[in-house]
Amino acid sequence: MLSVEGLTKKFDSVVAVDDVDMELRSGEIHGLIGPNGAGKTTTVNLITGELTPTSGTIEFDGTDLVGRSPSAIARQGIGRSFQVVQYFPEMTVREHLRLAVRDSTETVRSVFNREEDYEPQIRAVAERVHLEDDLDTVAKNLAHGKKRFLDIAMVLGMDSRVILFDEPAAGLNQSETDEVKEILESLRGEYTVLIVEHDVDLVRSISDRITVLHNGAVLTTDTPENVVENPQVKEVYLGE
Ligand SMILES: Nc1ncnc2c1ncn2[C@@H]1O[C@H](COP(=O)(O)OP(=O)(O)OP(=O)(O)O)[C@@H](O)[C@H]1O
Repeated sequence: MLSVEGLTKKFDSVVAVDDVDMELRSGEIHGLIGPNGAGKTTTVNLITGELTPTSGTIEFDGTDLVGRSPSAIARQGIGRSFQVVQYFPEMTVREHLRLAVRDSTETVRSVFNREEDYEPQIRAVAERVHLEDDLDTVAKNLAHGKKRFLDIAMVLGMDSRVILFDEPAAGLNQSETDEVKEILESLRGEYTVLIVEHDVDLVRSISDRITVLHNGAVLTTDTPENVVENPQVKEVYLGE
């Protein structure tokens, strides 16, 4: 459903992403791992249109995404979360979710709809990320883990079909990480998910397949079991 071929991004002499082929199959959870500087975030930024590839193609349901703006790509149904959670400190969880839910509908009518019309959607998304009791809490007062859940909720609210998560467990404690894992697992089949994550145990436990990047290039794409047994992967990544 989403495939990149020959994807390359150069920053002057640095080849951040080097001839990457990767396919996200419909409904799968796909892990993207690799040592620091391997090109993971650059790959995500190329898919979402924040960066333009030096060469290569990015095809989503038969359409080439290269050259489209980030907002056009988001409208096509590709959502993302960021490494550093983005939120409005003084806005409540409900207000955040209202923005997310509203963005996806984009009709003139939706602008004039009453606020209450969004409540069922807001509540459904909040329940999904365990924030149903925090709808009236302003974002700055949420615990760090819950800020991360809010970030995930914003992407879900936007009704994307593909979601790219950039380090969804960054800075979380073990119980928060377990909650993120549960939330991500609940997306399997319903969304196509790419997860960039340093927590290899988390990626292993929830991914259907994993792509390992090293120096911008694909080392392997395989099942979690095979990836962790791959000697090259052990050498460049797991054994570091
Ligand atoms: N805007 C930029 N200008 C110059 N070089 C860049 C830029 N962005 C990334 N790079 C370089 O490209 C390479 C890949 O970076 P990238 O952030 O994609 O790696 P990563 O796998 O996401 O790393 P990390 O795990 O540390 O987040 C690195 O060598 C990085 O220094």
